[in-house]
Amino acid sequence: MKILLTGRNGQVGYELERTLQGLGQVVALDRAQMDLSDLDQVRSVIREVKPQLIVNPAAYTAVDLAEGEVELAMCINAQAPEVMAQEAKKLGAGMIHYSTDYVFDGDQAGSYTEDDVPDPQSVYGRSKLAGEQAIQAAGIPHLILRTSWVYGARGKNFLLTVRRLAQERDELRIVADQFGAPTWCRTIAEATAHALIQMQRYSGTQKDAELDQDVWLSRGGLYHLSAQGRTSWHGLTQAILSHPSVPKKPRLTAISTQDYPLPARRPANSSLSCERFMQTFCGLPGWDEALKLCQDGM
Ligand SMILES: NC(=O)C1=CN([C@@H]2O[C@H](COP(=O)(O)OP(=O)(O)OC[C@H]3O[C@@H](n4cnc5c(N)ncnc54)[C@H](OP(=O)(O)O)[C@@H]3O)[C@@H](O)[C@H]2O)C=CC1
Ligand SMILES: Cc1cn([C@H]2C[C@H](O)[C@@H](COP(=O)(O)OP(=O)(O)O[C@H]3O[C@@H](C)C(=O)[C@@H](O)[C@H]3O)O2)c(=O)[nH]c1=O
Repeated sequence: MKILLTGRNGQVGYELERTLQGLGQVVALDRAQMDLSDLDQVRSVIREVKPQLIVNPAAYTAVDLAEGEVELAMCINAQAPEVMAQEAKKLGAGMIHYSTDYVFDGDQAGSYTEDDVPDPQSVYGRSKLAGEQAIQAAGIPHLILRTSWVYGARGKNFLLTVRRLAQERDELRIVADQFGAPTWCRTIAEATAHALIQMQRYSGTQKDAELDQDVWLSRGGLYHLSAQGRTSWHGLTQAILSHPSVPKKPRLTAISTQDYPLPARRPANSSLSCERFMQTFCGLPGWDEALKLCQDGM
């Protein structure tokens, strides 16, 4: 199967380029090769590559900047996935796309299921929801995987920010009233590969080279995919600092969201119920267990 992968230098894209090897012929592209803010280029690259599956982790992920760059965020997160889905439809191809816990308002007490109604509170969240809806509307075989609080050993993320700030400051002041599940980018890539393998197993045809439209249309759809359990950004910081690889441990102070004003509103609780994913595809690790594994390698 020929797989077109976007965002190869992003956290999830970097891991996917490695985990998808062996599952198909991976054509991994960066921003210079396919710029998602240039819809004509997106169209022409897909027509040239002719993939059977498009895997799209590329996104505009700067949550606060998006508040002032609405058009660009909408183009990259909604219009580009829409073009990908339209082109996939013409090719008879499928799509794996990633979305976010920030599609929810965060006011619910328990974890959110795929059946809960999204109500994004930020431009980023609205743009990601619009991307989901465009793919669903195209009627192509797809998996939309909503994840949360992604971190890893490279790129820009909360783990690396905290590890840097810990060396620069004597005190870290971190919000303790926003809850979610920190998810290692490697977990997302490995779970995606498992899902793809399972899709091929569900197919009776044994033809790994092809995408079984019937299987994808019946088993595909929207799934929540995050690490298990939940914590606050403060709890996550505590766990990061307690790892032996962090040489200097600053004082850690719990603050509230209003003590840390930012342009974009974040959900107070965006933990995702992943039962549907785990029942259909594979298990998912606890957030603290995965964080330890990630930091063991740092
Ligand atoms: N990060 C997080 O905390 C979360 C992320 N998600 C979702 O998961 C997916 C993967 O996120 P993650 O890997 O963390 O994101 P990153 O921010 O690490 O990577 C985003 C990737 O998108 C690429 N990109 C950005 N703009 C463009 C553009 N105009 N054209 C082409 N490529 C572009 C970046 O390219 P370049 O390297 O050149 O900048 C980068 O490779 C996204 O859909 C995101 O919305 C969901 C929940 C949480
Ligand atoms: C650096 C810092 C952040 N914070 C708070 C601000 C914010 O509420 C929270 C998280 O900060 P960040 O801005 O790093 O994270 P944020 O950009 O909100 O992360 C989000 O990114 C997008 C892409 C997603 O899809 C989400 O799932 C989520 O991971 O931590 C502090 O309280 N103190 C600090 O010193």
